[in-house]
Amino acid sequence: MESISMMRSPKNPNETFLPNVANGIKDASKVTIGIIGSGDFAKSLTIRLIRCGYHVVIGSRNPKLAAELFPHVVDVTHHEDAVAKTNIIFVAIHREHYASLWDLKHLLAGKILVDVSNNTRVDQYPDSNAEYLASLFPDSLVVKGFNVVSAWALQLGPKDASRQVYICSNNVQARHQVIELARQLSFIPIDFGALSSSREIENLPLRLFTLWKGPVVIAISLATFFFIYSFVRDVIHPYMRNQQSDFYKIPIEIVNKTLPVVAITLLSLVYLSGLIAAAYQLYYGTKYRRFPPWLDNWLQCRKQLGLLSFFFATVHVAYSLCLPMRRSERYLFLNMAYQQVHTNVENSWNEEEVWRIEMYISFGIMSLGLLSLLAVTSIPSVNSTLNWREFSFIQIQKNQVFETNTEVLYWHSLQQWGFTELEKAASLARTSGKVIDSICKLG
Ligand SMILES: NC(=O)C1=CN([C@@H]2O[C@H](COP(=O)(O)OP(=O)(O)OC[C@H]3O[C@@H](n4cnc5c(N)ncnc54)[C@H](OP(=O)(O)O)[C@@H]3O)[C@@H](O)[C@H]2O)C=CC1
Ligand SMILES: [Cu+2]
Repeated sequence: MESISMMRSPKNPNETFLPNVANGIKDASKVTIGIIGSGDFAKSLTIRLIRCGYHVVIGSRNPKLAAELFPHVVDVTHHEDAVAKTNIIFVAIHREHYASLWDLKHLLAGKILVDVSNNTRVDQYPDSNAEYLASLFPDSLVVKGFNVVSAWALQLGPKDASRQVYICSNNVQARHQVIELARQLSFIPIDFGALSSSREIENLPLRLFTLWKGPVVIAISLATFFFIYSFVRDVIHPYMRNQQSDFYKIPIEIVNKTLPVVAITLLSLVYLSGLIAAAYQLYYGTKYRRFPPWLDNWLQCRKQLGLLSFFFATVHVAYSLCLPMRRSERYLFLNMAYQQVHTNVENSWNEEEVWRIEMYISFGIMSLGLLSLLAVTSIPSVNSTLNWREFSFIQIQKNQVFETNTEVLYWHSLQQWGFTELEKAASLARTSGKVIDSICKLG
């Protein structure tokens, strides 16, 4: 096995370690990568490296035991031996054990140490793990990276998991070497600059749908509120007043009344944030003033609000399509027919009602179509196929589409509720929104 250990140890930290073909790892089969630790991450990374043609040497406290866990082509040895054989070393142990490598300090001098560690909490320590490693080994070139990929994703290969890895280091050469290595392993490396970014990189895997939290909470709160409201209005109230039992309405009718209102409210929230931002800029007479944090956060999660609105609208369509399937609907229909015969009405056609319902349904379908258009253009792969001009065109048109969409969906959902008061209030709100909007356009 020809390994990099045959190469002299670099004295100058700016020297390139890998068989350098113009700043890159071109012939992986000649390169040995070291890994300290024999845990899950080390195992998965080894498999990925071997598949890409690298030689791997593992440094373990107990090489005999660890060797059983690795393919036979892998060199599993003591820490000192492993470190001596390579110039790029992945430190695949937890932060608490970094200090145990202290004795290797002289061997690690001038070598690239890749810190892959994660924490269990955001900003768990005053310094990032990578900065801590760099403070322990000031003569080594510490690079942060690969912490956002799980051991599981490493093993699966590039097809099924996220491919982006964030890399930073104070040493430009070392950073570029690791970036090139990431590329060779079929990842998409993203250069995060100096090691001070490592804190941000370490916090990335701990973020759980940050932008989704607010919109989801809003959606759930709205859904709960409107569900309870229509439950009281359409089930409890008739029951208390006329002892009429309409509890059968709970699973479909009440839910289906809640869905479009939540959809329209979420969509209005998307639009409203832009209006408030414009009003804010008008008020201060400048666009260079920072928005307050709450507005900034609101603007940032517009896409999530829009997508949730799309979700509620789609589910509403599915529910609506199922309405005529219900047994209750059939009974009501038959009863109505009987009543009609009873009262001797030959034709109960109501022109106005017919038109109203036709229009409402048409509006509903149209608004869903518009919403899907917005949802599709928000997909990154679709967005990235657009050039700058197309992108800005869509951005401008999007506002118009949002406006039309909100309007259309609004009328459609009103049909579900029949609120006259709400209608008045909302039309007032929309008028004032339009006034602000036209002032903005003038500005
Ligand atoms: N697992 C994952 O999905 C991911 C893990 N990471 C990071 O990779 C690193 C390793 O994680 P993982 O492989 O899951 O952890 P494991 O607990 O599976 O393995 C850690 C390894 O550290 C070594 N070790 C344990 N105790 C000590 C000690 N006292 N002194 C020195 N070495 C010790 C052991 O190797 P040996 O016995 O051979 O010395 C052990 O195999 C962590 O920093 C983690 O945050 C990052 C992204 C994803
Ligand atoms: Cu509807």
